[in-house]
Amino acid sequence: MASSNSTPLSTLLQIITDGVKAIEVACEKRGVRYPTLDDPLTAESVALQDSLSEIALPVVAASYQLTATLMNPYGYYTTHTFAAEESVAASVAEMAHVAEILRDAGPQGLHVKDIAAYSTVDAGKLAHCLRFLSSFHIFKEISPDRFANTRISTILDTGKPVKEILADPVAKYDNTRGFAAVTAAVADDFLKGAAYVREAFSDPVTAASDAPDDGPLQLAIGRKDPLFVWWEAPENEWRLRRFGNAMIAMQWSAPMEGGFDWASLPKGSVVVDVGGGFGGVVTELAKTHKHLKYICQDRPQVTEQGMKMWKEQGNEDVLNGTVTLQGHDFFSEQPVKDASVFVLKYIMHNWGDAWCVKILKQLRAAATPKTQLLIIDALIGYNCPSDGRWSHVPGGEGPTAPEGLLPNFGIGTSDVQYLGILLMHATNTRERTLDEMNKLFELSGWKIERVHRFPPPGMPQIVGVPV
Ligand SMILES: C[S@@+](CC[C@H](N)C(=O)[O-])C[C@H]1O[C@@H](n2cnc3c(N)ncnc32)[C@H](O)[C@@H]1O
Repeated sequence: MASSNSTPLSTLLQIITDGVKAIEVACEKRGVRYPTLDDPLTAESVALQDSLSEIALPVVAASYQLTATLMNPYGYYTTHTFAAEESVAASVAEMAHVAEILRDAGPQGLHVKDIAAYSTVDAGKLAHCLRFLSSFHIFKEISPDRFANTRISTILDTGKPVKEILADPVAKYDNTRGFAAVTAAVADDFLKGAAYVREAFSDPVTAASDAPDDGPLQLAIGRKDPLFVWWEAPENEWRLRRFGNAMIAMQWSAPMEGGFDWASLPKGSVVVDVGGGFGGVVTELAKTHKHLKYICQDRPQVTEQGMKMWKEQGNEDVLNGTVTLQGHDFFSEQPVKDASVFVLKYIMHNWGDAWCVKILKQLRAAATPKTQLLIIDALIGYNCPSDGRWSHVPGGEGPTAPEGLLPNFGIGTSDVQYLGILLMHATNTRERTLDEMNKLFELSGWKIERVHRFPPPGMPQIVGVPV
């Protein structure tokens, strides 16, 4: 509680103190310790953080606001203006397999010369990248030029022996948590487009376009192919494979349980994941909800790669037909006419409005009166107090931060905001507000019925029904 003579700084501090106390009390009650930046990244410790994330959120927002207030404004601004360098440094660490090398080295770490010996990356350049990342708690410098992993840097670890990676670098991301794949794809594929944003946004022909072949990325790669077509060029097979693996990693950001009620669907109901990639979502759902049938649709090249992967892994649900992977272009007629649910996860945000409406109209034409549409995508909240415009829809209004903080919790929800900007130079699109998403529903014969929200970084589920 803030006292009557509180200042803006002390108000922020109070939010931090109250939140940290509440977290410590919760941990004490459960007989656990909140993880430090040196603790290993275990499923249990991440689950603990997730379970306390609602309490942590205002603390995160207040800490960052305190930083913004206390830091020299030029220094603060420069840090953000140069933020792409964090991607660059992480990408260098990833291409040098640093997280895997340091896993084997243990807590005493390794000298950068010994780390660099495994790749072509120069030791001097690598040292500066790792030192820079260590300023953000991604790796730590334990003595001059000697580095070790932190809890955060182990996210980059594919879990594979370094020898195995060196023997087949293209397979590095297969069957992994995929964060190394995300890091590589961001710096390698997406930042290429970033360099051409100014050209694309100033040319009168492309400035207002959201066409998939008209964006900054096309200027960067020197061809008119949309991102997904570019990835399918024979020379880019490894990029497509890397992105497929990266999408598996992104499952962490989209909880499938605790929102949409899968258990209540009648036995034998058909769930179709449209643009489902390798089938990460449906294979996960199939483990818990055995009474449903699952179809994952994607471009044939993608489903073929996915099928191969699941068969190699001996995935039971794929082998016994509970899960089917089906080549299908979502701009053409939807072949499944009895779907209970059409899921579109991370699809709408890749396409401009006219393309989204085409996709949704195909699903509407194939829908039964009981079919539900489940869109999983970020919803960008306005960063001002809500005027209650979505209060008539369950879950329509997102949570608002306590007074004195940024209404959208600032950095606490920044991952989706970064993604929204990344899309501008990757796919020539952006994330949407609920108003913008609603426009797509209205133009394609669907109506938003409810929104399931999760604490960050969980993506919301927007549920629609046919009009
Ligand atoms: C951002 S990924 C999302 C994948 C998956 N839904 C997930 O969340 O893991 C977008 C997917 O859309 C697929 N896609 C792109 N164009 C498509 C098309 N015309 N028809 C079907 N799928 C397409 C891509 O191949 C890719 O797998």
